[in-house]
Amino acid sequence: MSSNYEPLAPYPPGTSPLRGAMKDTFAYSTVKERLPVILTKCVDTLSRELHARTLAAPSSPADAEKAAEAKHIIAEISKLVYELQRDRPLQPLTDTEEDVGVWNATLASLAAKGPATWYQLPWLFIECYLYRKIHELFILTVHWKEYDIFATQQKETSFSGSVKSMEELAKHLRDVQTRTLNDDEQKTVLREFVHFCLWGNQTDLSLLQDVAHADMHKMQQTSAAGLKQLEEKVIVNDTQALLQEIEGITAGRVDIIMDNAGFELYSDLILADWLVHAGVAKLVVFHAKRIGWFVSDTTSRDFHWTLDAIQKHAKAIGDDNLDSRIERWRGLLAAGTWRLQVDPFWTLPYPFWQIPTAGAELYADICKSQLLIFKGDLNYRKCVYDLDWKTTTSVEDALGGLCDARTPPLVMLRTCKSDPAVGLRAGQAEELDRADPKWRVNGKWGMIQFRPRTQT
Ligand SMILES: O=P(O)(O)OC[C@@]1(O)O[C@H](CO)[C@@H](O)[C@@H]1O
Repeated sequence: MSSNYEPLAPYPPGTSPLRGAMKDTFAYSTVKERLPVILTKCVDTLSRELHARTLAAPSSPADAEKAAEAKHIIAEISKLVYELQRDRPLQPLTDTEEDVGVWNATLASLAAKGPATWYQLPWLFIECYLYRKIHELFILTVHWKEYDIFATQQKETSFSGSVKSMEELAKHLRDVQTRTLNDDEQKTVLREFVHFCLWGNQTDLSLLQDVAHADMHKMQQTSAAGLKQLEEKVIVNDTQALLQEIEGITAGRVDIIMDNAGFELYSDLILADWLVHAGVAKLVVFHAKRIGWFVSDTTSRDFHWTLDAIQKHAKAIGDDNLDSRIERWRGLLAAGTWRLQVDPFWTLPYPFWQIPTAGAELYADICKSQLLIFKGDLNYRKCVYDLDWKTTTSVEDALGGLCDARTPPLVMLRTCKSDPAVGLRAGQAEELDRADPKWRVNGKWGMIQFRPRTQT
């Protein structure tokens, strides 16, 4: 990581970052309602750990220390809730991880421009900071360093809600891989897997705090008929252009900048499997998060945990197809056809406009790719810098520094779960407002937004 701390990229004239203080935005309801709920759930999780088995009545000095550390973290998270709700200033980080300098320099440069509080600072910054701060509370301990507060209570328990969908998609993949398909059929199948991958982004645990895991299957798309019904919900649909781009790739490299673990990760793996099977990719690079991020984002631990959990489930119910699918995926990883990569840049405060500069090493690497697939809403926000864009802004303008001539073709697959939306035609946002006033944020609408390589 560069030790030159860049300030955040300047905002283009006429735009400003979304902030919690903007009352009619999703940013406001997130800061006011959703973030305190997420933090409170962390406190619950840790309290449960504390009252379980050995920690309730510690019988060794190590357990006593572990219990004391958990109490300290609980107190610190409760303090965060208090400060957030009272719109207090954010405090610099105090741990010694390599990225601390970037966080503190960014916070200092924002503080130099105005009040550095939870509602006044850019929403993107404070929300990312929150997850980095939670990480800090754990790594500053002796006994909880490796603990992922979101893993057991949320990512892992929600897994059971998705297994039925996973079985169905695995059957579908087997069916299309064992048939001889003509060109049109190949195209249809690719199209389906891209759309499954898009709608896989609906099951995001930071938004579904109240959804019973048993209800998750109902939300997950696993059939072509289901996809057809959703076609009209794809408000920017560059599928044709994307498929054309993919058709031009043979034995190339595709990068997936992943979002959520669980069913979304599974839908990414299904697409990646098809790309390898169809001869498009001889290398698929999966980019995971370094730390627990936005509740359900995929870490490398989640990635491996998911493969293990699916295989365990497949064996338990005697689903040989699903079992052998996981074996195939392990084989692809072992052979280096699939690569799991973790770069610290993805969990820094920078928007993706700054990958070419602040993430120069990462950028040099992803420029070897023939296609970048950015999954999910947060990646979308980072791609377009979470600014209050007019919806008719061109994708090129909104991608800013990512429209560098060296940047590979890229696609953003996202169900809409936050305010920013660009690349809409004139009048489209107004039509959507009439059809569904919550279209920007309720996850019922999707975007497949493609940008080819910049022509020089
Ligand atoms: O990236 P994802 O998982 O699709 O969505 C992340 C999300 O739930 O969290 C943020 C608000 O907390 C929003 O960007 C979005 O709604």
